Amino acid sequence: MTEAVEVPSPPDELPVDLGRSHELKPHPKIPRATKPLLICVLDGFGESKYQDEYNAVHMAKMPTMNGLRAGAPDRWRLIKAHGTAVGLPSDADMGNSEVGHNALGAGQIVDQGAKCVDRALRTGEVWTLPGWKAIEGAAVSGTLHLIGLLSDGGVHSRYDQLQHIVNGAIEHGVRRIRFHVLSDGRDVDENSAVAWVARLQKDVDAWNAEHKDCDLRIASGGGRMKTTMDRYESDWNVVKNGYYAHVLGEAPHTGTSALELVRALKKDNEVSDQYVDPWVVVDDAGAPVGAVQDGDAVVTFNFRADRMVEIAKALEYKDFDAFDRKRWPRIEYAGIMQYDGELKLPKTFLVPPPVIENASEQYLVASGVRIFACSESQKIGHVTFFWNGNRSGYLDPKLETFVEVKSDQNISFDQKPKMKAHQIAERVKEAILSGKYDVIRCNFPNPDMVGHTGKLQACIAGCTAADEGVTILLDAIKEVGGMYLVTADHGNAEDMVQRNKDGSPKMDANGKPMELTSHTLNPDLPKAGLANVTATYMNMLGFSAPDFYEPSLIEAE
Ligand SMILES: O=C(O)[C@@H](CO)OP(=O)(O)O
Ligand SMILES: [Mn+2]
Ligand SMILES: [Mn+2]
Repeated sequence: MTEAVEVPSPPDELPVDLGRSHELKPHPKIPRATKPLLICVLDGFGESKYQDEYNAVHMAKMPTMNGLRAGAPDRWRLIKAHGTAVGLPSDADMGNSEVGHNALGAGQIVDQGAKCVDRALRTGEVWTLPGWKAIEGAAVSGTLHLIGLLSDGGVHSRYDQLQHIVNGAIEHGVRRIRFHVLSDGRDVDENSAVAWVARLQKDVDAWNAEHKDCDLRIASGGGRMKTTMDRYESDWNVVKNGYYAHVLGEAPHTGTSALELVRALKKDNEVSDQYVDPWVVVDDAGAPVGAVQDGDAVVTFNFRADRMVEIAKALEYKDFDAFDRKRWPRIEYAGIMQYDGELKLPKTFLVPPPVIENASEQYLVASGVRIFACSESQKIGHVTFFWNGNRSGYLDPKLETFVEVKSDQNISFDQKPKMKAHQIAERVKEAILSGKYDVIRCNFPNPDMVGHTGKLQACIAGCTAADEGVTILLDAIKEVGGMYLVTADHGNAEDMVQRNKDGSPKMDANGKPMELTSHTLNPDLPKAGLANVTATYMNMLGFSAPDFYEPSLIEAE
């Protein structure tokens, strides 16, 4: 039996008073649904013009999805899931789960964290805001520690933003900076960690040379899937590894040069950047060069929330028992953003996060709609936290039920590409058949999570498992006479190879195709995007959507 747990609602939390203003009006033509509506997200499932052997969606056995595509082409819509259509700075930005699920849940295009941080840094406003003012004293008198993902992937962080932060901090009197950098390999080339650390080291040397009284050093790091960036409490050991390396200065690998350490750990590219072990830079006497001390300032510079919430708790919460911190220094800590609006975590943040108001859930619960949401640990927050505008918990525990199926821990998902697709499907099927819910939403992580490993065969198996999950759910929804809407949050699995300009696969020195681990941004219809899906499901339920929502994809005769 796989463990599945209902997400508890905090005992002392009263339902939010939603007032009457969120009650939806009936649709003039579509009757109020009396049977459940299934909203199913295939995470990382996209379409590509390359219908070749590197397209896992094309290669996988997906009879149900293919049947939907072929059987009702008028209802199969390609919509935008990247760039400005989901509130990202430019159309060169690939989509991701946060912005995708925010759009699906909120029905509006909201400027996303990356854009807010860009603006605050470009205008210099960030240095005038309360967040910086709160930590400035400690940053100037102690050490400023910068913790985050080192790449230009733009999903969680961006290197140019890190450069701006350092330049601004030096201008504002900071003299000692320590970098704690996580290697990516998921949103960028999976073997680029050495190049990224080399690039940072070059900049660090230049900063030190330009400002003679400055002392900047790279202090610790590790691959993001092993160090610091866990999410939804899938595996606290990952955060423990990070806390020990960044804060305590303890890690399985130590050495006097960050670049040499990463070079050694990446020897022959046997391990993807995502899974590099944690490491710490030490001085000649073996002492860490950047452990966090009382009186220091810490900034986590990832703007995206899900993978920062746990480390933020470890840094900020006095009462904390997820692992033994051994030492909890008294510091001034700020996130570049606030990561959880409900928990107000962290208390201090440099840039105010996008406020996503009037999410669909607010309207639905105010209209008495009973909601069930489910995924496995890796993605449960996508259909709850992101869906509801980065708010954890329930809006109305009487009407909402969230169920988490526990994910496997400590593995790379190419080893078990089916993940928990069947367990999710069984649990969701039960909810459909129970008659207890009006809206049932779920997320199958396979095309995305296995897609990120870059392993084509595994990704094909993952897509097949997701399709089997959808099959179970559509059978159940047909059994009760309900409706369904199957969508995705961005692409990934449909392109598993890096390509040359002419579309041919890029080969490495040994003639092997170069894996593509990242999300994709395949072009689609000019207008509609993920935010248009929200009004669509409100209409399907028989409601008119709020007039400021992006328009529905369906029209009633
Ligand atoms: O794993 C993640 O954090 C991102 C990629 O960086 O993927 P997704 O947006 O699909 O969650
Ligand atoms: Mn996703
Ligand atoms: Mn992903």
